[in-house]
Amino acid sequence: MEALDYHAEERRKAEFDVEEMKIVWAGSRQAYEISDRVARLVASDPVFRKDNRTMLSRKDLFKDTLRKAAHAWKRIIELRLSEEEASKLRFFVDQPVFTDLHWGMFIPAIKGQGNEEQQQKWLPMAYKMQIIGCYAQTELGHGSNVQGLETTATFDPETDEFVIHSPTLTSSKWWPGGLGKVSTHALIYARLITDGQDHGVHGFIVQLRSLDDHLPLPGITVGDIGMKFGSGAYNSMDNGVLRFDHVRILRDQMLMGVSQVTREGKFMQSDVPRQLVYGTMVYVRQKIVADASCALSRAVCIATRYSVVRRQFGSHNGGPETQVIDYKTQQSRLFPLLASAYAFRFVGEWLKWLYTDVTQRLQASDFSTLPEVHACTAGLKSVTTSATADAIEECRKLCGGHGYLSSSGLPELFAVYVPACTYEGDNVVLLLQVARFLMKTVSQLGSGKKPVGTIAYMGRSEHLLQCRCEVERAEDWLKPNVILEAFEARAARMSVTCAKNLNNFANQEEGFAQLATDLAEAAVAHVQLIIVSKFIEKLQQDIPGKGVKRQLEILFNVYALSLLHKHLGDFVASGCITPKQGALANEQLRLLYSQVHFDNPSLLLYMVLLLERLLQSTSF
Ligand SMILES: CCCCC/C=C\C/C=C\C/C=C\C/C=C\C/C=C\CCC(=O)SCCNC(=O)CCNC(=O)[C@H](O)C(C)(C)COP(=O)(O)OP(=O)(O)OC[C@H]1O[C@@H](n2cnc3c(N)ncnc32)[C@H](O)[C@@H]1OP(=O)(O)O
Ligand SMILES: Cc1cc2nc3c(=O)[nH]c(=O)nc-3n(C[C@H](O)[C@H](O)[C@H](O)COP(=O)(O)OP(=O)(O)OC[C@H]3O[C@@H](n4cnc5c(N)ncnc54)[C@H](O)[C@@H]3O)c2cc1C
Repeated sequence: MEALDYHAEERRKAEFDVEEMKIVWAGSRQAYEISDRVARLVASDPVFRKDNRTMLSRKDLFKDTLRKAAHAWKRIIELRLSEEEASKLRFFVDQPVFTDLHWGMFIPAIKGQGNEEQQQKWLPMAYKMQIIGCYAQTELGHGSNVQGLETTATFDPETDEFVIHSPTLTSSKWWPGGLGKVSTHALIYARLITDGQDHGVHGFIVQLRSLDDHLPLPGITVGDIGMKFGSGAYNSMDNGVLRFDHVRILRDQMLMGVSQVTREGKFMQSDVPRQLVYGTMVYVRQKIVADASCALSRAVCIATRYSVVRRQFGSHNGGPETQVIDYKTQQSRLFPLLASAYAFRFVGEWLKWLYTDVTQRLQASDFSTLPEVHACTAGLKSVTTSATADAIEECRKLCGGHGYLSSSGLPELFAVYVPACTYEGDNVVLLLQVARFLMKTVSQLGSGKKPVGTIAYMGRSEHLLQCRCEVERAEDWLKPNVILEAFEARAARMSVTCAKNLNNFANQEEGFAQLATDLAEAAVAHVQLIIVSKFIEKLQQDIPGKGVKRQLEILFNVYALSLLHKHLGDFVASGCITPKQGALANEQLRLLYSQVHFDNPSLLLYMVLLLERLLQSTSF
């Protein structure tokens, strides 16, 4: 049976309401309709074609990208697209492009760190793209260590200006997207110096190029940093290098929402946490989590279609060979990735709510949830991007030789996606930030301060440190409360063990350095618990549509039990479960794989087809 006939056949046999499943994936009916409408718009517009990308030279690829960005902007204006529709259109254009950083970081930074006057001055020009900005924080010598940045912004009270300067080679700004060729302005993060005193890193809006002839302004040396990983891919982005030679800007070009410098040169730190200067990174990290589910779903879509169509071995009496999807090894590699796409989708929805909530709290000077938001955005960005990058590579391998063809779409998807493990925060560095939050929470347990939110379980650590999972049969692993308690016990025990071991060192810093690997693993356990718990919360909601909730329950169990299987050592070493219970979890997982495939062939195929349908314009 031809692949398309097979799909049509499967469509007829759907065990669940496919239309309602599309709404679940999109997050709401409105979100689905916008996504579907914009996907069709992009897919039907020849200017947005992408099948030639990997054959273009860097120069032609960049010209192609400029053309697409200009056309996208033209269509947004012509069709009067809403901000959500415009964001979707830029997403479906599906090519890293300089405007990503303009919309994704430059504008959010002004909104988050600029005062009212600065927002009124700069945002209208930015929204009309009369200026194009980039986010220039990373330097040749420092990326992770923001407090190590060397670019200086020295206040000159004589002229009421800041002098922006690159004092060393390593202070050269290095990596900012959009910087190499296109941006007219940059949000520069530099050391604020007034009257000889260093006040740490702050944000400054600096014009780089003339709005008349686009040439670099005096004192500005700027260019592209060259080819990056893979052909096509991220090479459509002009990541750049930038050096300043005593460039003067007005005092009001320092973003003054978090701290200020008066006309007299006095530094004023508002009564807000200095970390609000990092707010744009927090914003993008939460968006990256939702982006992970999209990238992962595309890879799974390709690998599943291949697995359903590809036949290899197993022919009897001249009959058809076996579909590779029928092999248990193919299922055990593929189905957890399908389940992860949904898990990341749902935790991304929740993280967007958490971020919106903290933004509203900050407006009321309520900073109480800032530490948790930092830990959640850092941890979820780290765990979901690492898992997604690994998954895209796994999907390539699941497609045999064909997975290595550009035309499969997987090589470029991998090449565009993998820097997500580095940008917006190296994934290990971010896990250590989560670990810092965990250790601080454990250290406060005795103080009577009750942990809340995603770390509330730590308040039940006495129970969790000694509980035993109530699993005697494989099907006991289908109970969400059993799974949740196992993941809570693992996370609590790993954190408490780290906290106890830290006490064996002369000081916290030395202990943290020596135990960094254990701490990072405890952070992963905490973040995976968040993903599992948010999937459970999603299933507790009212989910309309015949059979939809049932299918999602199967995917939840596949996700949670495949994670438990992968990290069985943690669970058994921390005493949460016995080896026998671990074996029962594996047995249940095998049964679930059959359910995903044989009892509900439509589940698998329809998950894939619906994902593909939603991302139709992005198929290669
Ligand atoms: C394809 C391109 C698309 C472009 C994107 C567009 C839109 C997004 C749409 C979709 C997203 C999808 C894809 C693409 C997204 C982006 C890709 C493009 C470009 C990437 C751009 C960049 O990479 S920008 C540069 C990113 N750089 C970093 O992330 C640097 C990482 N380092 C840090 O954040 C910090 O140095 C640190 C946190 C590691 C350490 O900071 P430090 O000041 O030293 O603090 P500590 O001493 O460690 O801790 C002190 C204290 O502060 C707390 N804290 C730290 N950070 C925060 C925070 N952010 N918020 C709140 N609190 C924070 C920390 O917990 C400590 O607290 P305690 O003292 O209580 O323990
Ligand atoms: C495609 C791409 C686009 C980018 N776009 C931008 C942009 O638009 N604007 C911008 O400002 N930046 C941008 N960046 C830069 C990016 O944000 C940094 O590369 C990132 O923050 C990592 O910092 P780094 O390169 O200094 O890595 P490093 O911190 O040097 O990491 C190197 C290694 O050291 C390890 N390490 C570092 N510190 C520690 C520690 N304390 N403990 C344990 N291990 C540690 C890391 O885990 C890693 O294994 C981009 C980068 C890429 C790849």
